[in-house]
Amino acid sequence: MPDEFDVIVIGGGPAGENVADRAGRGGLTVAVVEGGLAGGECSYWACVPSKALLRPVELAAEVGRMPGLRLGPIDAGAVLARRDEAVSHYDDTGQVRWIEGVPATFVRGRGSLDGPLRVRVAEPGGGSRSLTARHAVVLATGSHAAVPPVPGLAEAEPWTSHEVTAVKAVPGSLAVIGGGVVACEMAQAMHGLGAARTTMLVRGDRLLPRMEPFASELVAESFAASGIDVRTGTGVVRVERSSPGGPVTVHLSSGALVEADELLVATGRRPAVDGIGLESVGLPGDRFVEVDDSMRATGVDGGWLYAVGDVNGRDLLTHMGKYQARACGDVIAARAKGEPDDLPSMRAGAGGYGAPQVVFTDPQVCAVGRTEALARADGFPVRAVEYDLGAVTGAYLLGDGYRGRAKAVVDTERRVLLGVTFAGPGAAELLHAATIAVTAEVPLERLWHAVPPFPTVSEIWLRLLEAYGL
Ligand SMILES: Cc1cc2nc3c(=O)[nH]c(=O)nc-3n(C[C@H](O)[C@H](O)[C@H](O)COP(=O)(O)OP(=O)(O)OC[C@H]3O[C@@H](n4cnc5c(N)ncnc54)[C@H](O)[C@@H]3O)c2cc1C
Ligand SMILES: NC(=O)c1ccc[n+]([C@@H]2O[C@H](COP(=O)([O-])OP(=O)(O)OC[C@H]3O[C@@H](n4cnc5c(N)ncnc54)[C@H](O)[C@@H]3O)[C@@H](O)[C@H]2O)c1
Repeated sequence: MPDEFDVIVIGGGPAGENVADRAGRGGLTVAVVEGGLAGGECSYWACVPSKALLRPVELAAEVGRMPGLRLGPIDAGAVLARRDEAVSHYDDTGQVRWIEGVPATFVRGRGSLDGPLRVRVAEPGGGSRSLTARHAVVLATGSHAAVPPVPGLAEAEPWTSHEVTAVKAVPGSLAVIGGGVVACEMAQAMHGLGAARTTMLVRGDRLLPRMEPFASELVAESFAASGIDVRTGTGVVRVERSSPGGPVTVHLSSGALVEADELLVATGRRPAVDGIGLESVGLPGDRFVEVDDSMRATGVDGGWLYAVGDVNGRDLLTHMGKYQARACGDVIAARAKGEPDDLPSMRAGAGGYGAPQVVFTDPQVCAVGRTEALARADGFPVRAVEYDLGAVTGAYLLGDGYRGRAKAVVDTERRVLLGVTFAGPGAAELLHAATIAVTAEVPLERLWHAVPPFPTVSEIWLRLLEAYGL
């Protein structure tokens, strides 16, 4: 195996894989250094297993809304077995084959920067080797769960996203610290699969604080109706697990106690930068790696270092990391060949609009662009309109008691959408139309001619435009 490549990518998650793909298409030789499993967190401990665990819970809720259908209890064992299949039984052979098919060279081991354009790889067997990049090194090392410094918390061995997505036996009771995306998705999955007593300890005043308030309310309503105990305005002051494998006691700011078989911490992420040698190239070693829109790290002499995906802290989402990676791979290839490096596809600026995101709870919450509050804070001239999603015929036909809502945030001067949010069962597939409308800045008068078929939930588009006055 050669020791010199045009490009070396550290981290073979979705972002790293896509850099390799695009740089390889650009005619460059690429090495991908991966210390864990090729495919990254997303494939084994994040997106894929979490959705495999949520889907049966969502489906059961849908069946419950349809008169004439009745579902027995969910067989959690069968769901976990399917999750294991979805994560390829934690075997990355297929992903390694994909990387090698790019073609790129797969190097198993932990990579660290060792000065400009040099990467040291600590191999699993204990050996190490040095690789040199002719043109670029790309950091794609992802992120880890952040565990806050609450007394006793680390010692109580809480679950993070890693353990909950890889759960072997669903606990009878679960306490969850956090009210963000991981907390909501995994609380609902575990509760639906058998964690009868699931308690969410939310520091803020609502779930999903980055979403429109109505979406938080709908999710909270659904959680309450299913029996999940959501406690907002609740701080955690101390945690203890007196015997290994025994229950965890969580001491709350109110003085109350919550006891549970397991405790999940879902309070955000920190960049995976420990030991990757950022200091050797003059960068701080304790924070997200700052990049420009071509994903080039700022403040590195010679401009040979790039960072894509979670590690740059821009938008911690797989699709956004892959989007950044496509731009990054293309721009590296162009710069290596002395070709124009400023084509629009070589700048990953879409996050600036507000990245599209789906929260896969029941109801689903999906949003793109700015919330009304953010649009106002950013100084846009704003008018927002809302509509009851359940009042659309297509939604009514999906089941009894369909509860949902949609909101469009409009720039009143340019008459384009700044943001759109849908909350409702199965709303996820509505989002891409909104992403196109927001990203392409389609004027409302043009959107009027995008006629939604009857009877689909997409008729919400017509209702929102009518609510605006068209
Ligand atoms: C529970 C959960 C559910 C999620 N669900 C979704 C979802 O539904 N949709 C969505 O878009 N996003 C979701 N996300 C976010 C998504 O998982 C991340 O945005 C995505 O995985 C980031 O991709 P990445 O390639 O940057 O990093 P990762 O997927 O973390 O991959 C990084 C890779 O780098 C490797 N690595 C790290 N350091 C080194 C080193 N020094 N040397 C060699 N290799 C190294 C790691 O082993 C890993 O394989 C979810 C996250 C969580 C926690
Ligand atoms: N479906 C999806 O797209 C999906 C699913 C899961 C995760 N993700 C991504 O992964 C990332 C991480 O998700 P997450 O839920 O861990 O983070 P998050 O930022 O969405 O939520 C973190 C929550 O923890 C709370 N919190 C922070 N510090 C705390 C503390 N010390 N004590 C108590 N509460 C505290 C915050 O107020 C917030 O409610 C997100 O950026 C998310 O976009 C995406």
